[in-house]
Amino acid sequence: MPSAEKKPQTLYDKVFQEHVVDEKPDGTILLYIDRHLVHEVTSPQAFEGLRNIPTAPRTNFKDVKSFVEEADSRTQCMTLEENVKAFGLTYFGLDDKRQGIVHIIGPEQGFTLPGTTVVCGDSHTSTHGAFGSLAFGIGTSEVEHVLATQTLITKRSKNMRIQVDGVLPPGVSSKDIILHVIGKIGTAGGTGAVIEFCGSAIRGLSMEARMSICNMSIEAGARAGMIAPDETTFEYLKGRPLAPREDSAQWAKAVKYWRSLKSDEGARYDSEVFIDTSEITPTVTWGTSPQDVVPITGVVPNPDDFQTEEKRKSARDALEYMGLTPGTRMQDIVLDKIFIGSCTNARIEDLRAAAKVLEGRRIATSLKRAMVVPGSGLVKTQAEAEGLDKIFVDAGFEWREAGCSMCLGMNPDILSPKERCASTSNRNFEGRQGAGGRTHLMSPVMAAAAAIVGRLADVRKFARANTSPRKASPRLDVTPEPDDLSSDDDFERLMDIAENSQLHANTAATQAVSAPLPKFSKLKGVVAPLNRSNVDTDAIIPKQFLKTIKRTGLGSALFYALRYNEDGSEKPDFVLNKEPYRHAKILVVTGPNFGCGSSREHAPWALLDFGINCIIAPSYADIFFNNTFKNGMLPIAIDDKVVLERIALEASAGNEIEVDLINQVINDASGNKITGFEVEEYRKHCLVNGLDDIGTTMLMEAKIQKFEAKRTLETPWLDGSGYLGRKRRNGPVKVEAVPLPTTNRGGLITEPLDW
Ligand SMILES: CC(C)[C@@](O)(CC(=O)O)C(=O)O
Ligand code: SF4
Repeated sequence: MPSAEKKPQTLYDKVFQEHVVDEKPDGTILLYIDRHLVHEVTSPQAFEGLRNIPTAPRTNFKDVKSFVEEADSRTQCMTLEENVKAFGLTYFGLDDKRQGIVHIIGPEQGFTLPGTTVVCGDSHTSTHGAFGSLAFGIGTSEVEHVLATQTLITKRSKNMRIQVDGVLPPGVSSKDIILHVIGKIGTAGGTGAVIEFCGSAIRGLSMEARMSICNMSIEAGARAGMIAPDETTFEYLKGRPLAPREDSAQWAKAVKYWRSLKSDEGARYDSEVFIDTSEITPTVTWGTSPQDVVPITGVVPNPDDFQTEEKRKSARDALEYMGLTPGTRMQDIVLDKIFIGSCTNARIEDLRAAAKVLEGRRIATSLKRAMVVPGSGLVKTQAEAEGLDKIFVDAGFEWREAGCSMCLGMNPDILSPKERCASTSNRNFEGRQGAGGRTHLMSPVMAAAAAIVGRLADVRKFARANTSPRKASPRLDVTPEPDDLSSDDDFERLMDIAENSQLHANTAATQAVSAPLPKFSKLKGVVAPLNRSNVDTDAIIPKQFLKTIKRTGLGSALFYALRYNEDGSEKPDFVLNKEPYRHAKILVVTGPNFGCGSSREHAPWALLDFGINCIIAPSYADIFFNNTFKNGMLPIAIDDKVVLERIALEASAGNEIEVDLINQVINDASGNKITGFEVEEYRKHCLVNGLDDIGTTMLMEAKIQKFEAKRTLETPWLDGSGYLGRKRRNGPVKVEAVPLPTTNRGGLITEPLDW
């Protein structure tokens, strides 16, 4: 609640400060995590790690033994199911109507609340910042850390403000705002920072539209995106199953607190960007990075027009991959497939907007496939109740079950090589939607317009009504349960439960022991040069290798698309296929922003399994940077071009170099110093001593419990005071679907969670 600090604070400062459990003199912070979402791709490996952590006997963990004995060969979905049952977590399985993409169902269920810290082993956790929560993606090792300790070790981020003022022009939606922003600041523009989106244009957006913006903060390189909660936020939260009940004392208390969650007058930002909506037009991407944007009225850019050689090279590579020629009108680019979906744009409002454009029209016969994939089962049900599915199907779209689908192509929904897709997703990386596939990112209405003509198209030519997002959010109506807590008496009951500590069994271990990492002090070896910028984690390890529930064995798939031909033979020109680089221990990357995109920790695991323990690059994406340390690897940031060139020269000559972490220097093979380098004190300490920080954090158990007790007193709604009554009585969570009643009031209806 009100912080002791007097100086003006940003929204981020406020939420962050409220969650500090411990702060070391070097700025290393133990941050309390309120909300943790888990899904099947990045988290099974973390549960696996948990098995190594001795746990004191407690109700929540009593099934661990049976869990440990389970076979390793289960599929990810089965593994997740077993894990959530064993650990007593709420689970929306495949047979549950509420199942869907975590970033859609979290807000939908009211799990995401203002002022909370929210994490998930998924980069688009930034979505939840639309509620004024501090929400960010983490790697699998950090998932394990949160599961074991309910905290994370982190540092303060920088504050960045992006103010968007004005009224949205016709045909322009929140997706265009965020694509425009990323085009302006670049995919590393937000690195190290939390972006606060503000201004009259943002205020005027619905929660769905705000979520689309915060969702793609990660594509701008930011740790998180945030929007101050306001009446639109509170209105959206009313009646959500996991939000405090509107008629409870806790709701009033919560709203009072939530209203304080805005940046103070005079708060300081490390960087600021001002945008007027009149500069934003319907926007599409032309290249293989979300920053490669152009107005739909524009043409494919000429690489020669870019300012630096590094950017010219990236643009040339991108155009070659995309099969595009400079000067081609964007509206002349012919498409094969259309995908409306993903955690960016698969909410009810997105589907309504796209359906409005498509109503009474047919998609181009030249298209091979067009599909709509709702973000959750509830979105699907709602859309069907409104007849949107019929509009899509009549137009020639496939109407699918909820999921990530062709955003990532881990299921059969993929692009074939050279196929071109208009997609409402968030990543146009090489191979993202299928090996060799070509992705153009855009808003749902732009994808709908493109479907009609079979080429990239300007939705303004098809406008029937204002397709920009409005302020209305669908309501979730919740039938009150007799068990619900709604009075202050009930609140007392809650406090009793909290005090006898059954509620907070999060800080599990009494013995702080966990698997040690190999110690890193000095590393001498061959260094492989990689001359690329914005190397994304999809490139480091593509989706088809994410189905493993293990952390090992990924080395042969490292840089798969760059390293192998379609028939599986090696590409002789790729550096890791040449001697002596087959035995490289170090990677030197000349371009910035290494490891951007997905949070998949499979990226460092693949590098490590190949034999690479150290990376040297001008800069890194935040999540990847964290992930490497958690695996005992050392990422070194050197943005001095001359020094980097020098290391790249040693690499090209096939010489070894020596990375001396203790003395923080890099030497050539003869021991002559090339450069010094920076590394955070705490991280160095962990690497040198081979410390896994879960063990370290567990030593703080008493402090974490004290923090939790205070938190329960000050923000009791976070413990579920609006719905807690069901929890104890019904025992462990059931995973069966709850049948959904339908409504004629145009609102989503769901049952309260079955605790
Ligand atoms: C792999 C998948 C679950 C992921 O959502 C992970 C991520 O973005 O962190 C992705 O889009 O790549
Ligand atoms: S796979 Fe796509 S839709 Fe799913 S969470 Fe990742 S970015 Fe979002």
